[in-house]
Amino acid sequence: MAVVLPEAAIIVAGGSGTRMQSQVPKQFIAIGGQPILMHTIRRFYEYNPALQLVVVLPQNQIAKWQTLCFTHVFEIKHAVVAGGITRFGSVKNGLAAITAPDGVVAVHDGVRPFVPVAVIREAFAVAAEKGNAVVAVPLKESIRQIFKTKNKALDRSQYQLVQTPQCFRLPLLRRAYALPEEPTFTDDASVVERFGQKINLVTGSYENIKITTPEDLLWAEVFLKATKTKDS
Ligand SMILES: Nc1ccn([C@@H]2O[C@H](COP(=O)(O)OP(=O)(O)OP(=O)(O)O)[C@@H](O)[C@H]2O)c(=O)n1
Ligand SMILES: C[C@](O)(CO)[C@H](O)COP(=O)(O)O
Repeated sequence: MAVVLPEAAIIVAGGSGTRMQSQVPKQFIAIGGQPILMHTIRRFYEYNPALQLVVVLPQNQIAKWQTLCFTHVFEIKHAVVAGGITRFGSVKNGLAAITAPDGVVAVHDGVRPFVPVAVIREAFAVAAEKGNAVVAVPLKESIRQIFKTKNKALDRSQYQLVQTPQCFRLPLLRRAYALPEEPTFTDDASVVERFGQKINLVTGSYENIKITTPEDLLWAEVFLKATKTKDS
């Protein structure tokens, strides 16, 4: 009989959202009437209501988040921990809040609210089997390498765009995050790869955008409306 591993998710929302240039912290901006972060958390709850959820926020936003949860009657159970200066620091703090000795943990950007549940499911399943699973999509546009004064076309079939969730067996992620931080650590896959593990890619989704700049919000509103119409 297959052993069912405990599952957890660290939703990182501890960034400063500088590219969004908004007064309201990016993760709290409402789309479809609710903060982005609530949409994101709901996707993971839909995947597995028993999942241990850890949300990472800047220390000075935690009280505001608690108020938002009260106002929006947001009742999905989750722990909240304070973030670090970098994403690496935030993930590390989130990881420290997970007490299970083993299991599978997903790390997901709080500002990717449209991750399909099927993608979450596939990432957890592959990580349970192989130790890690990182969601990525093929490039839809041409790419060029930039040099000081020149640039040249690259073969885009050799590249993929990396998304989250990025899922790992807990002991592996804990050992990888004990490494000293490096500037090249832009995500969890880069940390685990530095630790010496081969990364397994699973197919992501073009819907799974990271809300980063103001026009992403327009897309998000349209996407939510379109999916609501489809469902009703
Ligand atoms: N110190 C940090 C930096 C980033 N993140 C999180 O990592 C995810 C991806 O980062 P990004 O979208 O780039 O967010 P910001 O760092 O907030 O944005 P920017 O780079 O524009 O300032 C986000 O959910 C962000 O909140 C985090 O938890 N802690
Ligand atoms: C983790 C990530 O979303 C994968 O694409 C990405 O690396 C975050 O990068 P950012 O520079 O913090 O936006």
